[in-house]
Amino acid sequence: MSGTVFVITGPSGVGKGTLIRTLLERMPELELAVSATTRSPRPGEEHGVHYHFLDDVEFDRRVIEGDFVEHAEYSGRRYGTLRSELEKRIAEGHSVVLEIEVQGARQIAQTMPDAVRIFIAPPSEETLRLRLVGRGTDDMDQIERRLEVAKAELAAQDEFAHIVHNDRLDEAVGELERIVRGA
Ligand SMILES: Nc1nc2c(ncn2[C@@H]2O[C@H](COP(=O)(O)OP(=O)(O)O)[C@@H](O)[C@H]2O)c(=O)[nH]1
Ligand SMILES: Nc1ncnc2c1ncn2[C@@H]1O[C@H](COP(=O)(O)OP(=O)(O)O)[C@@H](O)[C@H]1O
Repeated sequence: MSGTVFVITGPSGVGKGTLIRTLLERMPELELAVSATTRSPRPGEEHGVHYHFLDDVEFDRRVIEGDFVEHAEYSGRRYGTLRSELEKRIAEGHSVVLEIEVQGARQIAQTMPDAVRIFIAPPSEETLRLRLVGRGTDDMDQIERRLEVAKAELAAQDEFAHIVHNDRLDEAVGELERIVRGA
């Protein structure tokens, strides 16, 4: 499994971050690539740990220099995976997890056809809303925008070889771990 890229996608609030945190605790050989974004840090988020927080000018410069393996706009902000984040981890013998939205996952399917692509699905759209509200990190306007994007993302789930339903957290983590260990 060494050197495998795992793409984990699915709508905002479905539980990607929560599932990945538990997966990484169970499988220390896996590492999460730290993405770049132009959105502002939330309270408690640190530069270089949760994201590389870049302004638009810097993000553009790095796009032009070919520093991203994929990048996309999401809810008015830009997000991307830096090539350096992947290369250094793979050179160290790790497998790498990318937590990205659907447009980025499609780009990876084109450029890295061996990447294992996994879609995390919610029990319902209403559950997504409740999870986003319950998480308390986004205002109502941001939550509505994310739910709007989620409709298109949910419609794309059949593009993915693996779909994990995140209803009961322990079951979903178990399913995700089975897929990753089996890759
Ligand atoms: N394409 C792409 N999407 C990303 C990247 N990093 C994060 N995202 C996605 O961008 C969306 C918004 O992320 P964020 O603002 O952190 O909100 P959250 O995922 O709801 O906590 C989510 O769907 C993330 O999975 C990246 O490097 N590339
Ligand atoms: N299976 C689950 N059951 C109930 N709540 C969940 C479950 N998975 C995640 N959550 C909660 O839903 C919210 C969104 O999860 P998060 O991991 O931040 O989603 P994402 O990274 O996909 O945006 C968090 O408050 C998290 O604790």
